Amino acid sequence: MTHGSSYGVLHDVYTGEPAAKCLLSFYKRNNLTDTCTVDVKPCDPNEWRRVDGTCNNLKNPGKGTFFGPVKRILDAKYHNGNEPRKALSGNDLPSERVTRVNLLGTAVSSHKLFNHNVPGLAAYMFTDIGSFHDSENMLLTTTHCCEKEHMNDKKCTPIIFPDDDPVFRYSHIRCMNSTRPLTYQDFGCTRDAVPAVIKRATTFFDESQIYNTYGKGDKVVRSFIDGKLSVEEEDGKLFPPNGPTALCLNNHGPDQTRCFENYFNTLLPTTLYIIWFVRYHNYVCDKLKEVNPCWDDERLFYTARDITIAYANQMYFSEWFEALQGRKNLIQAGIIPKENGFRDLYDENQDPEITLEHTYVNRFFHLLQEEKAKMYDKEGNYLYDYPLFNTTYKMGFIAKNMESFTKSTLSPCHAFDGTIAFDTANRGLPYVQEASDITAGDLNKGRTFGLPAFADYVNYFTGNDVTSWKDLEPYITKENIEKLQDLYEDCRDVDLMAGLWTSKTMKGGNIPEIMAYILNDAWYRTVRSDRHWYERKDRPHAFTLRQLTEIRKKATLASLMCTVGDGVNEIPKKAFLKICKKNPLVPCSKIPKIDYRAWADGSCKAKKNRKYVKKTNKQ
Ligand code: HEM
Ligand SMILES: [Ca+2]
Repeated sequence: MTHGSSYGVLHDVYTGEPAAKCLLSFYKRNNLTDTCTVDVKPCDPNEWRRVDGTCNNLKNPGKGTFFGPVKRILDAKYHNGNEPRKALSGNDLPSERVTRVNLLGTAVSSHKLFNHNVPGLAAYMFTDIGSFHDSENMLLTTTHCCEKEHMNDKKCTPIIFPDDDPVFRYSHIRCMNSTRPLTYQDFGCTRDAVPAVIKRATTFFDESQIYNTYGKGDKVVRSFIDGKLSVEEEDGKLFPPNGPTALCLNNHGPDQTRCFENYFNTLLPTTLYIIWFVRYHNYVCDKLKEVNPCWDDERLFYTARDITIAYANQMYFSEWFEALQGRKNLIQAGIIPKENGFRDLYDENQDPEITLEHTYVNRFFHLLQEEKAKMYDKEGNYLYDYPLFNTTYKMGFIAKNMESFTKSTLSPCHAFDGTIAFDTANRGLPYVQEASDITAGDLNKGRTFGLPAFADYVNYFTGNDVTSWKDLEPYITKENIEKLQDLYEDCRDVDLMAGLWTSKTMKGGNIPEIMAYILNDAWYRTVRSDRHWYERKDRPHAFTLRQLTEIRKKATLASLMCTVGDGVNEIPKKAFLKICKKNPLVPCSKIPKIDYRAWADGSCKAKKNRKYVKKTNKQ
């Protein structure tokens, strides 16, 4: 089995290297071949991006794949093998729930700039590169971690609430279910000593959450007609199809039937973006077909997919990043180009990779999660507030109220001000978990991932040593340092997430500085290791300059929502920011849309003429 043969080469999914004979027979004996290997079919350097991530790097075609591992920016810090680290003194770190309660109170609070789309797009985009499936494990498989006889199970990391808990003291609840992260070691795919957290998504920002959500390939989502993805109509609206294996734990009653077979069925924002991008892919197919009527299904599908991926990345890394970090900072960090032309940072010696820390710090957006969605009637009149957390795993209800939920994304999200929504803190997963403090879970996960302390990341990114509490002052306010001192014995003990929660916002931006470093680090890794990155001139099926310029200038959230959002007739131009005098609602007619005439390639005309020539020759 070598490259160039008609068969693929089985690669070890964990190392990304071709699997040696003895390893293959080990996997075969233990029935692990399907789980721990990936079949890399011979690469063609000129082919389109593959949905399973193989053949992106031609030197290492098995790296970056759907079930390939994540990197750690910093080496893991565990205690006694794989147990959560201790304080430097050897004592336990402070309890997760107590730490959360002391650092983040609960309050109603509106962000002064951002609307729901900021945490919303974050939730959608992180699933493109890292999805560790912890909730799934906790809700469906390892459900018993709060039962006395199971609390110390290896798989369990329950979070204990103290007797004087401000909320649960009035109830019998003293424990929150939580599970240890799933690792390649659990699956039998490696014997490495350091736990390696699983990733079920391709490493690249390639919209794998649309085209290959469960690693089943694109065949299950394609209609094979005019390049389009399969959709179903419900009440005159288009949705990804239902299916027999789809699970929506909170769909109730005969009218809540929508549940996607081949996409995630989890949160409200993820659901909206899935629907919007599936519809957008099909919209692009229509537009391409208009200008190139002879293109077949295959060409339409791959071109529309390439454009949809570029659209999402342009929106995320330019518009969304800008809201978070400010334009000046982004240009300085090299994320946004100064000029509009092509850009090529690809390095074939850079292994395809994304970091564990990148997915992890995305949990910071739990702070910005609002707990109410504003509901409207068909005429757009405000009716009432719906408890937003009730929409989780309830795609049937979301589908019935698309106009309201779409519009609700434009209202302010929760502020980053030392508080969180009550539901984030206490009823994170209504109807499926008795009690859930999502943020305490975030602290817990950082520890069970073996992440080093906040101070270690400060040192890594800035070169500054943190040896005294004073050394944290450039990042954290004095008032918050005092709160941390009440909880942690040493400044070098503070958890990464606790450091982010208490951070100041960066100069010129709206998120913690250390968070920006971690997001930007992921951007560099992705762009350097993705041969198909959309800004490259020298890649298979590259955009022309005119096409790239259309994307750079017009791939905005406002344009997306105006094109495929339900009942969207007006929108603020900066659709991640709340509506205000400077960012008023404007009619959709004022929002530029990509001009797909830029993709007209004359091939169909030529074909027609050729036919004509043939005919005339015959005559
Ligand atoms: C109603 C809104 C939300 C709910 C109920 C929710 C709930 C949860 C839960 C229960 C977990 C798993 C906790 C664990 O086992 O450790 C989780 C993980 C996570 N959440 Fe959220 N979340 C919400 C919104 C968001 C948003 C807006 C973001 C934005 C980025 C986000 C990012 C994440 C990330 C990155 C993880 C880790 C995923 C993983 O490790 O696979 N969440 N969330
Ligand atoms: Ca991906």
